[in-house]
Amino acid sequence: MFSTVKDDMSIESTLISKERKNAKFPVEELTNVWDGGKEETELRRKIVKLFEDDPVLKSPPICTMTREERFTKATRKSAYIYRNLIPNNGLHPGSREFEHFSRAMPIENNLLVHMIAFIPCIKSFGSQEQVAKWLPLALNLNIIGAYAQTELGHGSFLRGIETEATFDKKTQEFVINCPKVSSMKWWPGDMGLNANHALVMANLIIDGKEYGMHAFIVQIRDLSTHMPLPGVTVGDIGSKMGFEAIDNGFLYMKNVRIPRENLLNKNSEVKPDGTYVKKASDRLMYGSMVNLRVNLPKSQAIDVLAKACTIAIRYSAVRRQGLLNPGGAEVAVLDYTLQQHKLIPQLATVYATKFAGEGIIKKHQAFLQNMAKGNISDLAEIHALSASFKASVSEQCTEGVEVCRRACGGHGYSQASGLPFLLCKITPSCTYEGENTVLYLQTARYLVKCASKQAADLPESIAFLVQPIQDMKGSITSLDNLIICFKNSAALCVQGVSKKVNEMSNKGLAMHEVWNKSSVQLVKSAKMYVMQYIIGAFVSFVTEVKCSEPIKEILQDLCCLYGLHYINTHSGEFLKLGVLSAHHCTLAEETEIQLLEKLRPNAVGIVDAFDFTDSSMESCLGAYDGNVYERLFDMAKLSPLNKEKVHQESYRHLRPFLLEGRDILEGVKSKN
Ligand SMILES: CC/C=C\C/C=C\C/C=C\C/C=C\CCCCC(=O)SCCNC(=O)CCNC(=O)[C@H](O)C(C)(C)COP(=O)(O)OP(=O)(O)OC[C@H]1O[C@@H](n2cnc3c(N)ncnc32)[C@H](O)[C@@H]1OP(=O)(O)O
Ligand SMILES: Cc1cc2nc3c(=O)[nH]c(=O)nc-3n(C[C@H](O)[C@H](O)[C@H](O)COP(=O)(O)OP(=O)(O)OC[C@H]3O[C@@H](n4cnc5c(N)ncnc54)[C@H](O)[C@@H]3O)c2cc1C
Repeated sequence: MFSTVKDDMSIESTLISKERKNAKFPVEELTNVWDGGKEETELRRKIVKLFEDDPVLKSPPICTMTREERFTKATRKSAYIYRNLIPNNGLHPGSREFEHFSRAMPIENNLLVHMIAFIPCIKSFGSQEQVAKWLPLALNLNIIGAYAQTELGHGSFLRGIETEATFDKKTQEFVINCPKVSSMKWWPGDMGLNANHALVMANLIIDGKEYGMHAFIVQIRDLSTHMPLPGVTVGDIGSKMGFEAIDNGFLYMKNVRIPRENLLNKNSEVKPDGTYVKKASDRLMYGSMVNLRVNLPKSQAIDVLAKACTIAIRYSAVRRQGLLNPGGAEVAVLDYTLQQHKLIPQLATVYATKFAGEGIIKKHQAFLQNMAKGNISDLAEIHALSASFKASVSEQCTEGVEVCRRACGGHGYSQASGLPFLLCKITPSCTYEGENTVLYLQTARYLVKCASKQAADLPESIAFLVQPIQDMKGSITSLDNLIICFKNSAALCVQGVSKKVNEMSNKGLAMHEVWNKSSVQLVKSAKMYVMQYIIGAFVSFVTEVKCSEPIKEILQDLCCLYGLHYINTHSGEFLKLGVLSAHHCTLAEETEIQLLEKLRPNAVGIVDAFDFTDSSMESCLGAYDGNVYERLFDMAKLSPLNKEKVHQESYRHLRPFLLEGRDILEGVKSKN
C-alpha cells in the first residue's frame, strides 16, 4: 500500500560502521568476558540460533498485535519450547545450556512462573514422595501451576494472608477457603487462563488453632475440559502496564477440598490424627523467594538495561542533531558530554550489577549446600543480601531504562523503539518478588541487629560495620579508595541509625514506633550497604579477571565510573556522613567527566559486546545496521491502523464536517 523510500547507502549505517572501526578494543573478547568464557559465548549463540531459526517461534512484531494475540502466541510458543524444543535438543533444567535460555527465549513468553516458581517450590517444600509424584507431571506440562501467594488485600505482609486451609480429620482433607473478597488470590502469573493447579499459600488451621502460612497444591481446573473445578472462580485480572502476554490471575476458592497429602510436607506435616509436626525452621517457608531474588535479577533487570543501553547508544551514535563547532557538520548526539553523562553510567551499572550478582549466586549455592547438610546458619545473611540486592538492582535498572528511553527523544516514546516495552517489563520488578521498600527494611533489620555485636561474632562480609573507619590514602578515584569510601559510608549509616533506634527505645518509645520513625534512615542504610557490596564485588572481578590490557582498562574505567557516578548523584549523603570533603566531590565530578570522554569512542563496541540479536530487541533504533529511519518507516507501515488507505470508521465520524469544508472551499456554500 505504501511506496518504498530507501537511501542507497544510509548515512546512519555509514556512521555506525565508523564507530565500530574506531573502537579501541577487541569486541569479541569482551563478549567472552561477559559470558564467562569463549566456550560459553559459543554455547549461548548456538542456543539463541536454535530458537531464532525455529519457524514455530516466529511471529509479527509485538507492537502490531493485540493483547489477545500476544497472549495466544506466547502460550503457543512457550508450550512448544518447554515440551518440544528443550527436551528434543537434550537441554535440561540444571544443565549449562539452561543458563542461556533467558537470552534465547522469544521476546514474549509465558509459563515462566510455572518454571521458576511452581516447580522449584515443589522441589524445596515437597517430601521425596511428593517430588516424585508432582515434578515429572510439572516438567512435562501435564500439570501447569501458578505460585499463588499474594491476595487482593495482602502482598507484602505475609502474616496477614487470609486464605485458610482447615484440616478435616474425618475425610483426611484440607478445606480451602477465601473468607472475604480481600482474601482472593490476585496477581499470580500464568494463573488466570493457563494453570490447572496452583501452589496456594494459606494459613493452616487444625482444630481451630492457626499454624501460619503453608504451601498446598490445589487443582483448580479439570484436566480434560480445562473448566474451573467446583468451588473455584478463576480468571485474568485484566490489562496491566506491561506483561501483556501473561495471564496474571485471580483465584477465589470456596470449600475446595484437597487430600491431606497435598500439603507440601518436607518442613512440616499434619498427621492423620491432626498432630502438627514441625521438621524445620519456619523461615525456610520464605526460601523460594530468596531463590528468585538471587537468580532472577540478571534476566529480569540487568539484561533489560543492557538492551536499553544497546538501543540508546547505537541510536545516539547515528542521530545527528545540532552543532558542536559553529560552521561545522551536525554531530551525533553521543558527542554531547551531557548525552554521555546520561548513557555511559548506565553501561557501568549493567557491568557492576552483573558481576556482583554472580557473587551472590555463588554465595547462595554455598548456602544451599550447607542447608542440605542441615546447616542454615547463613540464612539471615543471604536473606539480607539478596533482599537489598534485588531491590537495588531493580531500582537502578528501572531508572536506567527510563534514562535510555528519554535519551532517544521523541522516538524513544514510540513502541517501535522497543524502549516502552522494556520499561513496562522492568518497572514491576521493583514490586514483585518483594516490594523494594519492604525488602530494604528487611535488610536494615538484620544490619541493625549486627551493629550491636562484636566483629568476631559477625560473618566476614558484615564485620566492617562495627570495625574502625578506614583512612583513604591517595586519590578518591582509585578503586581501593572507592571501596573504603562506600564501606565507611555504609558503616556510618548503620551505626547512625542504630544509635537513633537505641536512643528512642531507651526513652521508652515502643519498638514499632521507633522503627517507623527511623525507617527513612533504615532504608538509606540498606541502600548504602548493598552499594558497598556491589562496588566491592565489581572491583574484585575487575582485579581478578584474566583478559587483555585494553579490556581490563575498559572494565576498570566502568568500575570507577560506577562508583563516581553514584557519589556525584548522592554527594550530599557522603558530605553529611563526613566521608568525603567538598574537594573530594569536585575531583569525583571532574574525573567522571574525563572517564565519559575516554569511554565515548568505545561505547558502540561495548554495547555490541552484549551481543543481542536484532530479533531479541525488536527495536528500530537499536538494530545492528543503524538504519533507524528506514526501519521506523517500515514499522509504521505495519501499523494495523494503516491496513486501508482510508480508515472507514474515522472517516464515518468526520465525513459531514469534511464535506462542509469541501463546499466552503469550493465556494458552493458561504462560511455562515
Ligand atoms: C529484579 C528481579 C528480581 C527477581 C525477579 C523474580 C522473578 C521474576 C521472574 C519473572 C517475572 C515474572 C513474574 C514475576 C513473578 C513474581 C512472583 C511474586 O511476586 S511471588 C510473591 C512475592 N512476595 C513477596 O516477596 C512478599 C514479600 N514479603 C515478605 O517477604 C515477608 O512477608 C516479610 C516482608 C519478610 C515480612 O514477613 P513477616 O512479618 O512474617 O516477617 P518478619 O518481618 O516478622 O520476619 C520474620 C523473620 O524471618 C526473616 N525473614 C523474612 N523473610 C525471609 C526470607 N525470605 N528468608 C529468610 N528469612 C526471612 C526476617 O528477617 C525475620 O528474622 P528475625 O529478624 O526475626 O531474625
Ligand atoms: C507483574 C507482577 C507479577 C506478580 N506475580 C505474582 C505471582 O506470580 N505470585 C504472587 O503471589 N504474587 C505476584 N505478584 C504480587 C507481588 O508479589 C506483590 O504485588 C508484591 O509483593 C507487593 O505487595 P503489595 O502489592 O501488597 O504491595 P503493598 O505492600 O500494599 O505496597 C504498597 C505500598 O506500601 C508500602 N509498604 C508496605 N509495607 C510497608 C512497610 N512495612 N513499611 C513501609 N512501607 C510499606 C510499599 O513500600 C508500597 O509503597 C505480582 C505482582 C506484579 C506487579
